[in-house]
Amino acid sequence: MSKALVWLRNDLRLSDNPALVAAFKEADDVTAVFIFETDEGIRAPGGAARWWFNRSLTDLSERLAGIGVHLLVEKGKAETVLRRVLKDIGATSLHWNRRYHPAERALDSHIKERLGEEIAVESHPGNVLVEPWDIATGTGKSYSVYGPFWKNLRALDIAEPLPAPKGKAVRHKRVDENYREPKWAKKFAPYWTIGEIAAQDKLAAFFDERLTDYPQGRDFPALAATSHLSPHLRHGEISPRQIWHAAKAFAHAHHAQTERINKFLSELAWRDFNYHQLYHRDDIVRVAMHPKYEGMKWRDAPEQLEAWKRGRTGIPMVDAGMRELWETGYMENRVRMLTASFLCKNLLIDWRVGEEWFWDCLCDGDIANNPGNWQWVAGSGMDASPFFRIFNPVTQGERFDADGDYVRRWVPELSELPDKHVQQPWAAPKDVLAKAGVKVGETYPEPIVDLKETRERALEAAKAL
Ligand SMILES: Cc1cc2nc3c(=O)[nH]c(=O)nc-3n(C[C@H](O)[C@H](O)[C@H](O)COP(=O)(O)OP(=O)(O)OC[C@H]3O[C@@H](n4cnc5c(N)ncnc54)[C@H](O)[C@@H]3O)c2cc1C
Repeated sequence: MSKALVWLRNDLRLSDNPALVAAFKEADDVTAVFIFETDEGIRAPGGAARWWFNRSLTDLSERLAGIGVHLLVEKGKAETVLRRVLKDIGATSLHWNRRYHPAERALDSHIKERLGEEIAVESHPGNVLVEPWDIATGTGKSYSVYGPFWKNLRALDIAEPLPAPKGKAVRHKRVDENYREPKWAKKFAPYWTIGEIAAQDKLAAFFDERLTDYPQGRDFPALAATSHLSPHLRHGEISPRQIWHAAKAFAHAHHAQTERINKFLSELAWRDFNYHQLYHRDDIVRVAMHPKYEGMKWRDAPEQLEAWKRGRTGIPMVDAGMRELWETGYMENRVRMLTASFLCKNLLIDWRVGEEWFWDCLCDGDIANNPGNWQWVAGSGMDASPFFRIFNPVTQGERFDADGDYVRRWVPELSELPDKHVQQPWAAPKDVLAKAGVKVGETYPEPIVDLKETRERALEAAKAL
């Protein structure tokens, strides 16, 4: 009887899983393994993602058992674990879906070379729409501008998703759930339903219920008008190819929605653009894509950093976003932009510090999207927002949360303030504050910085580069 092992990483699904399909084609008996890797250079998932992984692996192990596959969840150095598992089960082949961070690629190549001397090792494309080397400019270079990348990508034939393999069910063995997750993540539970079926349901519900508002609504955080698929994508409970083809099919059946679907897909394509950068540049988690930004004189301001992390900056939109993140493991995109801008421009704290915090707190903390977007905000990314574009969180709030619903939801101590004052309580008349029960400096912090002055300081710092 031939036996194969599938090494799952960021692809916790049965459908459109090329590695799983290949293993089924080749072997009579398939086992899957997930490893919490301790190899040097491999970025360990953040706390929120570990919380998600534990639940997603439990769901997956049941689903895999339904098609005859046992899932093993291990911790250790990947090569050591793989060697042991391969030997224990007597497998003669190993399959995985590819990943793109430089350290991940180096480790995977090393393992392929070493284990390839003894068994068949095969990698597959499963985590992006187009692999980073399969899309290039007219002169054969990698893309540094999003517009032409999207123009090229949208015209490509994206491979059709693969159906889940079929097999005879085996008895489900519970996976060990004790992979360390932080206590603070437990409060995320009411906000999420985890797993492959939940991801597919969420996609369908998004098309039916929210797509119509998506192009405008996505900027208004109180509306929560986006798909919220990002944590599912991050863990591979759904593949980008599945989303792509489902969206195309929906547009085909509902012509009037075509433009909105295209807007949605153009956002999805930013994910591929970031993976393109992850593959083609130096480690984007650590290195500014535009080298001149390595010379930026960042400040060390631990108290201000702490205020930012805890949502105690005294700037309501920033605090609302940071508290939403802490409470749910998620933050709306516009608020991510303005909280990130506040950190690396108004506070002039290195974007890498903010990236780390998001990495730990976001259920969707993604190896390409998180640093890619932080670098976009900080001006050092490819096709980034220029450094001199400094979001003003007050005017952003007045524009995108005009009636203060978002602020009121996450900063309840301001909930009684009238709309007009909710974005800048420090400027509200005394009687208005008193009536709303707000004492600036007591019930809610004074702003930790002057937005205008710190804006000028940031511009000066950028000029010096
Ligand atoms: C500072 C900062 C950090 C971020 N960190 C992450 C992260 O760690 N993981 C992550 O998935 N996204 C990140 N984003 C991008 C974006 O905010 C989220 O993808 C989006 O808010 C997820 O919500 P959604 O699934 O409802 O998005 P939708 O609008 O429904 O979009 C669908 C999918 O498209 C992709 N997408 C949408 N916008 C972007 C974008 N700007 N860049 C890349 N892909 C995008 C995501 O995969 C998303 O799930 C970050 C943005 C900023 C400004």
